[in-house]
Amino acid sequence: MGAVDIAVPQAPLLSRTPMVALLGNPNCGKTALFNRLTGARQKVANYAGVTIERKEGSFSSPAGHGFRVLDLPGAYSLSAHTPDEAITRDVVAGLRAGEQSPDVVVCVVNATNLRLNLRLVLEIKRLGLPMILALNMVDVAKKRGIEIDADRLAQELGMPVVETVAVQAGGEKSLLRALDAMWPLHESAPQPLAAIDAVGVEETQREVRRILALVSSDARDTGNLTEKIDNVVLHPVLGPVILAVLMFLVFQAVFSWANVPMDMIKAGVDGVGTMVKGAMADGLLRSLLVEGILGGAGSVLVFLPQILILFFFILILEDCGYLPRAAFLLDRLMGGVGLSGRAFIPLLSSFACAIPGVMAARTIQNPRDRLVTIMIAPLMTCSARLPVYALIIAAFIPEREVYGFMSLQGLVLFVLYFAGIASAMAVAYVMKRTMGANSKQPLMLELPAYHWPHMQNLALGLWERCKIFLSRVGTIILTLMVLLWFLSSFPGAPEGATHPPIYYSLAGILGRGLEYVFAPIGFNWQICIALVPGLAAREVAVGALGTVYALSQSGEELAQSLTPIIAGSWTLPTALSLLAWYVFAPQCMSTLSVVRRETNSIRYPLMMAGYMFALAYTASFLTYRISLFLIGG
Ligand SMILES: Nc1nc2c(ncn2[C@@H]2O[C@H](COP(=O)(O)OP(=O)(O)OP(=O)(O)O)[C@@H](O)[C@H]2O)c(=O)[nH]1
Ligand SMILES: [Mg+2]
Repeated sequence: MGAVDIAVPQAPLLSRTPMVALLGNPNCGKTALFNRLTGARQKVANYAGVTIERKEGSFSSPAGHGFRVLDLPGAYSLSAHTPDEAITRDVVAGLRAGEQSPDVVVCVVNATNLRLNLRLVLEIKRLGLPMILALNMVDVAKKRGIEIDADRLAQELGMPVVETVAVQAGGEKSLLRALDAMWPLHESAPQPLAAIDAVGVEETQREVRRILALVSSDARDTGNLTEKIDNVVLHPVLGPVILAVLMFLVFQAVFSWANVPMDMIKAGVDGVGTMVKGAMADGLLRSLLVEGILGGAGSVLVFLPQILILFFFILILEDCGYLPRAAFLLDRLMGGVGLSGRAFIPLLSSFACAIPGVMAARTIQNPRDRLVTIMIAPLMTCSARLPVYALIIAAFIPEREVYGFMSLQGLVLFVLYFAGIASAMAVAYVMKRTMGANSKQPLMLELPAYHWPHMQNLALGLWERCKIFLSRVGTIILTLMVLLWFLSSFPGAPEGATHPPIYYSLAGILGRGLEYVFAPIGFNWQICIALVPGLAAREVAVGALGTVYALSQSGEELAQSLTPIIAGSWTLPTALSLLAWYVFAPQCMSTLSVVRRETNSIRYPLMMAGYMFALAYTASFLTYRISLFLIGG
């Protein structure tokens, strides 16, 4: 650690728990450090703009002092250009209403890229808050032969400098010691932010060069491997081909790897169902357990392996550093519809769920670009659609190979994802046109060095996904299933009924009413029932179909899994029409409410719901009618 004498200010001692803010350029390891300090599990990935909100945690130092700590979005400078950078600026400069400015700023820098990172350090230093510089990623720097004289750097900057490795156990120790060395802390307030003019920038730049010349040796090897990989991956012809092949392989894997674990879960759920049926007398409670809970929530649970496989690939791509490259490759394509390559990462996040996608649009500088990106994010195929797609595909698309190596089911899934992307691009094009054209801005994105995915990140990421999925199944899906079971079971069938009791139930009446609206696109009343709870969350539709069909089965038939039932009772045009519906329909309340929050207006979520319903109905109508015409009912 580089020690320096810091003049102790004559301010009163701090009486509250001190707040430490982690600040630095994007992708320098702030969140990794935050997680290491606090034991939290915030998302860490190898591209700029992962963190988009302030996150708070706490820890105590070896000397027993308690600290609060803030993880902030990365920023290149304090003159914010994007909404996420603005959060960072406002927090450190004490501009947020009702929030104290931090008592200590830990400026995290990427030791392999001091030239870029030091600018921000100098800028923050002008705020005059107590500061520590954390030279992070020294492990990578050492491997590359970059040597930094930490003592000298501390002298030049007038602040303690510590070396950290945020991804290694114990890699935060030196920072903790430095914090203890600062104890006791005093009250401090930041200097007002001064607007920096061109002269200021020039001066800062000169200062950076001067310091660099004093403290760092030239690197022997500056990420040679990264360059070599990029020559292939960013190649104008090879690049896009590699991207397409990668995407394609992912969807193939989702189907071909998932079979065995899915069968196991299915067998487990069926086994429990048979057991309950055997152990209990026929009655309401048994029906609730078997048809409501196992038939409903159980049929969603089966899709866990597919979701995990999809995320396995997404997490690897995120962590190794490939994502910003893909953004570059697609920049031209996206430019064609008036979007910038910046929109790529928010849109890609939407494959997990539109909500983080909509929020990640904060990293987009141009307000119109940001709005268009938000509006099309829900057209990206979120993971909640996967169970719906997978169910219908498994029921209607035969499990065979095309050209000897592609699974037909995987291919159909790929087409569905592609349909989402293509329509998003078309919508973006139209919106850009109607909002008035504006000039396209060049894409400026930092390309991080590649590294192997950290197994721990990967495992944690998958575990988080697993938890999210299971808790959805256990909470919202389960609740809706019980509600739906209730609505589908009462009032019972009248005297001399010719249909199963559900036909006469409240849900049945609702479904039959909706059928008037949806019959033109091929939906029967059972599907119509499932669409309603499916509005809350898409996967619920699968569970709802599970419950509805379980209740539609007569007598003592053994609980059959959903796939063969729908294969037997729907026509292919109906199945295709439902797939088309799910590509477009805005079946997710939470997304709409996040859009409302992010755009600060009710207008945009309404517009979104409107255009998506219109698209969904039209697409399903065309799909249904055309396939009826071509293949018959
Ligand atoms: N080898 C090595 N990798 C690191 C270290 N610290 C972080 N990383 C990796 O660097 C990448 C970025 O880490 P994050 O913690 O997400 O960076 P961040 O500063 O929070 O990024 P933003 O939220 O985008 O501003 C991840 O892939 C981490 O695994 C380190 O000390 N050594
Ligand atoms: Mg972060």
